[in-house]
Amino acid sequence: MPTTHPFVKGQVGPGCEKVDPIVVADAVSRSFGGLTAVDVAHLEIPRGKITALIGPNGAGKTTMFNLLTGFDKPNTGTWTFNGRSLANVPAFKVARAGMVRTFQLTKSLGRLTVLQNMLLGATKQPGENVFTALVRPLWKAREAEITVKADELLERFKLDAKREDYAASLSGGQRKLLEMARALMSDPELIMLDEPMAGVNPALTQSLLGHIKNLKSDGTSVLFVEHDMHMVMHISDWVIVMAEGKVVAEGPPETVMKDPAVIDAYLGAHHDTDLGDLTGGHSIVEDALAAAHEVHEKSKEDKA
Ligand SMILES: Nc1ncnc2c1ncn2[C@@H]1O[C@H](COP(=O)(O)OP(=O)(O)OP(=O)(O)O)[C@@H](O)[C@H]1O
Repeated sequence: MPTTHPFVKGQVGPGCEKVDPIVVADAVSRSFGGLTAVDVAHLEIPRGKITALIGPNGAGKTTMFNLLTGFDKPNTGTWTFNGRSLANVPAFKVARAGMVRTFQLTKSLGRLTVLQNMLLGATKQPGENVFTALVRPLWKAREAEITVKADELLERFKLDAKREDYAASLSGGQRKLLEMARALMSDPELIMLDEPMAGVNPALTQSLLGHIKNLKSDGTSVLFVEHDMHMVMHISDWVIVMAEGKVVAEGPPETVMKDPAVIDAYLGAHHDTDLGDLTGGHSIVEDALAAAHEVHEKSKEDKA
């Protein structure tokens, strides 16, 4: 593993300082009863890059997402976004500040049309300011503005033909596109994608990957949680690995996948498994990760 990297100040390793971080988190912890879901000493997310957050089931990835975006409250910890403290700031203010996460399309949102879903993604809605809400020309103008923006995004994500359809009628891949398009309604500087590839068929995979790469070319920072290791290898500039609530490894994808801490985290109890020659490539690790992914998918099916 290299000891230095262009994004990093000093040495590469768990919690390392970045040259230009967009998020800096310190001593963030969250427990549920006796279980410590997140216990992150220090974490920095690089600006303008695509960063993957990976780790086995229950590692604390979703909880970390929820904390950073104001959907959950930590027991301890502080963090900044663009140098501004966002700890304990509610989710809608976090979104206004420019940090937005996608959500799986819930049943209730499925009963809204694609366009209505998009309009919900806009920050500074017409009704949010009492003065604007009371003055019809003002909110009419704002509504027209956000509808134009929604239509532009729907066209870009090739969902314009579905504009008036119920979101529930979309395929898994189209829902993922809608989740991403909706998040872009508020012009985020950092977009956080929750398993963007889950349930996406191969036909839409390339298109989704293309959209994520385009976000980066447009200057948006991307952080995504994903179990699909091919995707992680293919598009990430940087990979952060969590296990049991902590950051156990981080680095560029090609080196992180060979990191013994990562293999340990994924293989867990199966330490007696023959890992073969790790220096020869990462295929064995990928197999292990693929197996972990299958277990994850199976546990999701069982829960459903
Ligand atoms: N609301 C909650 N109440 C109780 N326990 C919770 C809650 N949310 C998460 N947990 C627990 O915290 C731990 C971390 O969960 P989290 O969902 O953050 O993991 P994850 O890395 O996102 O996992 P996965 O990849 O399976 O989605 C797990 O043990 C989980 O059961």
